[in-house]
Amino acid sequence: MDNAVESLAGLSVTNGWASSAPNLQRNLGILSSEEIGLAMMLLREGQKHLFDHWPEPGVDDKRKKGFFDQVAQLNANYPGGLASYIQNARKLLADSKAGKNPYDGFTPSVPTGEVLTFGNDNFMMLEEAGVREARRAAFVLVAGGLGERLGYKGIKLALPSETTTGRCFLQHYIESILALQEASCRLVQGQCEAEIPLVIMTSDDTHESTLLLLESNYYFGMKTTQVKLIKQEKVACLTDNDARFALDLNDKYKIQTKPHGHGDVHALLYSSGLLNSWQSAGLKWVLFFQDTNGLLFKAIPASLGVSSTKGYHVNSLAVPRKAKEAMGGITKLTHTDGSEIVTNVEYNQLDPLLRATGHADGDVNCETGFSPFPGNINQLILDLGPYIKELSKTQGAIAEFVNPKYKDSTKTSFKSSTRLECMMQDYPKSLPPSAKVGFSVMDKWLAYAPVKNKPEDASKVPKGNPYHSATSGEMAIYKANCLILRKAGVHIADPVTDIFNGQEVELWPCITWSPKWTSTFRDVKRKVGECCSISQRSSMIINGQNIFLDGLSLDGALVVNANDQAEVKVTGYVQNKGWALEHVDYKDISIPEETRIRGFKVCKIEQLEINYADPGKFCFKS
Ligand SMILES: O=c1ccn([C@@H]2O[C@H](COP(=O)(O)OP(=O)(O)O[C@H]3O[C@H](CO)[C@H](O)[C@H](O)[C@H]3O)[C@@H](O)[C@H]2O)c(=O)[nH]1
Repeated sequence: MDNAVESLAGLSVTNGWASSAPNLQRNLGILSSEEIGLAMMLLREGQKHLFDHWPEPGVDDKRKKGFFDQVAQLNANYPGGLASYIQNARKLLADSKAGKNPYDGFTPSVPTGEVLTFGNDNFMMLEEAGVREARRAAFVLVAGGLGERLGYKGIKLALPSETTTGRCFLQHYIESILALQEASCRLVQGQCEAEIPLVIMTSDDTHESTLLLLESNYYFGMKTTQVKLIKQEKVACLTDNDARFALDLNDKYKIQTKPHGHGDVHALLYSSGLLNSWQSAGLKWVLFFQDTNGLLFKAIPASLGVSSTKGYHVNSLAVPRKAKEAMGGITKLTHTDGSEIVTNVEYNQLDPLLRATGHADGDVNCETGFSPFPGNINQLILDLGPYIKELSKTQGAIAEFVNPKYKDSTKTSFKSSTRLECMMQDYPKSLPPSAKVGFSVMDKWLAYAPVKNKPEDASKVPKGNPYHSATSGEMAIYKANCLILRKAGVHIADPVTDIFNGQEVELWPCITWSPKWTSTFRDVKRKVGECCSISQRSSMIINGQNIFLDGLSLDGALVVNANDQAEVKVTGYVQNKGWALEHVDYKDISIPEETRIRGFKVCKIEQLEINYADPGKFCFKS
């Protein structure tokens, strides 16, 4: 209650300040001094309509108090309080009504960044540098989004990233962080007891389910003390250009609220005190990532290596972007005053910005078949020191925007209430020109395959553009694993194409491995020997740290499970009926939702499964 609440000193509640809201005025006697302070602020900020329906004292008094509880919470959750929120909203709504371009005065151009080529010497050098640094990193997963475009009923973190093992996104992320932690400690000489912290930003929509998922799976092997959940709160909805708050349609003592966006993560990290505690513990890097990208950890070691070797304060991961693809473009913006920034321009703003600055065709592909602007995958790596310095100035407040859907061209009323929003990737926008801001571009097959779109929408994506569906997200994992093994010398048959839920995809052998098998390409090369081959209809799960493939020829399904102390060499010819993908329709509600949204289920017809539960050195020859 320290901001935006009027001091009552010298003010009498009978002096008429509430006369513009007679129904509130009649109820002043039931309110505490704190509540009166909030009421004054609301009237001063043009919100008297909130009290128009208030009955006489004695009627609904509890609910009136409840109203102020919510106002107090909304006030405390926004940097500068509700008065700042309303003032910011009025300004942004006026700009929006006037059709003001948020990038007025800026000319966009294509920036240059680090372009990485998977598997070459530079890539492997960067991966090693990144793994070395990982023990000084903290990971922050933003997972407060409802995932409306996917339409899945549960939280997205609980969705299987792929169905051969059923490993869900959260399990995959946690195991990948633990694998990096171990690999990092192995690289440095002497004692290393690093425990990489993981923070998960949740919201009311995802908090309970995320906690339940963690608790019912023993935090997927992570220490409970390593994981922290921070919950973002929603912000007040606005009904008109004067930023008057919307009341909840079902409860007139409640202000309608909606999510404020992933940009909240900065303010929450700042206010949680975690950043300072990480700094005191000697950490150097903060890595932000999103809820459904099964490939991401293949790109993390090398990109952290870029941050450390280049000394970047901010490093955004990017992949080649198809024009109009729903990912922001990394853009160099040059102001008329000569200043420059390299930042994300969100996908809905890139096209108008380009058109307004002399590119008549807007957001289109160039001769490479891709947009010239690299696509932001919202994986940011920040240097903790400069990050804390910047946040102590801003308290983590991030530039906001508003996106009202107007009823008509007069732009005076909205189709439904709107609110201010903010994005985590806008953090660099407020940095001084001296900040070292860069980005790293990787192959899309290696780094980016999110699960965002429901089948019916994915099937309508223009040919050649990515589906970003549960189907494509899973297929991308098999493809990436195959391409990595190919690069390491394994002979892998070409994929076939198939159609699931109306989406044509490449079907590669279904190969997966637990994150502890390998964190880097050098490690893959070390674990894959001569003359291995895998046929197109094959599936393979490698589940263990010290499993080596040497002279293996696979035509069917193979599962290898080995304890960390078991060193297992797998060789010889394995052939069986294997596993098949059976088509299912997303409309068939007799099938579990997480299966039908990908359009297939795995039928495990026949497989060879070998298990090593004891320590020792083993060779399996089929
Ligand atoms: O209030 C929110 C909204 C979203 N999220 C989380 O933020 C992440 C991203 O949300 P969306 O998937 O809805 O994001 P968009 O697809 O709209 O876009 C974002 O991700 C894209 C890449 O996936 C591009 O990088 C784009 O520039 C960036 O804004 C998810 O993990 C989501 O759970 C929150 O934590 N809180």
